[in-house]
Amino acid sequence: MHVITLLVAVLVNALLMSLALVVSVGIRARSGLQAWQFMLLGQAAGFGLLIGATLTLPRLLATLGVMALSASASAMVLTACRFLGLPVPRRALLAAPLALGLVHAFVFWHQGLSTAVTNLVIGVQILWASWLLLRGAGRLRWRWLCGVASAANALLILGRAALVLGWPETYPRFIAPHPLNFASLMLLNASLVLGTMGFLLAHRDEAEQALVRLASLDPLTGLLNRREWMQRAARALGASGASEGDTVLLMLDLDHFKCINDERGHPVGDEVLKIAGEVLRGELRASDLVGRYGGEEFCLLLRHCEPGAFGRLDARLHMALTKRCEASLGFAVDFSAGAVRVQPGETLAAAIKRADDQLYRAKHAGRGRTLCTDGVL
Ligand SMILES: Nc1nc2c(ncn2[C@@H]2O[C@H](COP(=O)(O)OP(=O)(O)OP(=O)(O)O)[C@@H](O)[C@H]2O)c(=O)[nH]1
Repeated sequence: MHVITLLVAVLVNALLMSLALVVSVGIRARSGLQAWQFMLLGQAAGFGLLIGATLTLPRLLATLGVMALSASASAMVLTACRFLGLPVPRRALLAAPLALGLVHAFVFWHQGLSTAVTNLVIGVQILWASWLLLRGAGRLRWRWLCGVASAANALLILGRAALVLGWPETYPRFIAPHPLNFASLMLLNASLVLGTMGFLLAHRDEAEQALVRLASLDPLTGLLNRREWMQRAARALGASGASEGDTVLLMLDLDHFKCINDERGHPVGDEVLKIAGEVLRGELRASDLVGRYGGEEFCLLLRHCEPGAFGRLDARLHMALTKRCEASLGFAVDFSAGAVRVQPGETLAAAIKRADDQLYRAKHAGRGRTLCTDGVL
């Protein structure tokens, strides 16, 4: 078989997959899949230029070709960073193809050296992407799929560099019918297909997580929405919390919130709600459940909450909300709350009803306070 035929097959494959990505998922700017699409187009452009270099302007086209392949390897690292939420090392990603282009143009007429440098740089770039993907991959199928495919690809490319450097007489040219060239191009083709499948899986996982977030979180405060909080709280009480008698349920309502909206505007009211969400998230433990019950009312299920601890937490919440609102908005906001210790065997609805009664009393007692049933403090 002719190596050029394989090169054309890889090129066409990369172009078709790139087109299929646009048609099937559309490409959002700055998404991981968009970076992967750049990587596919880079492969196609790189191989197209390398084929062109066998026909005319060898130095120029081959140099542009290896730059495109290196840029494509940078796009592979970028894809990994985007899907994994890692910071993007922009400078290194840009520097690699530019530096490779310069060196390649300089040593072009030295066949062995130009092949070695090209394969070393691109091999290391792809190895970098696979390391990012495989590091801590855990049970994520897509990371294994993409990571193993690119690692195998990188090792073959680095193998070619080692061969050229160590045993130059055994390796003729990139387009010569050498077993390593066939193996590496076939593996590259497989890794492009597997990578595309893997990143499509990642994209689907991302979309699924976004849906779960949308269905369970309150968009304004980022806290659990009422439905999700009720489900999790009921599950927590059913599991153990209530039977141990150390779970406190707190219903909390911001004071005079209607006045804030009326006098300062709805956006300021929204800001107050966001600050309240941040305060609650910041002051509570990870094991506590915090939700936005509705409007300006919040619900908290505090696990393993000893009597002394609740008093201190409540004081911290009042203080933190007041201070944060004063610092950010220039006026203080306080809340009224009702707290009950959930009784063994008590349902969530019954506990909420009792806490709401306490909250009602707190509002009527002058607001800005937390009233509790016996045993909470
Ligand atoms: N800005 C904003 N306001 C909201 C939101 N949800 C509910 N509200 C407003 O919250 C206000 C609640 O008013 P009330 O129930 O009278 O409560 P309040 O003014 O805090 O009075 P007290 O609770 O008795 O102190 C209403 O004006 C709602 O329109 C929201 O998401 N953003």
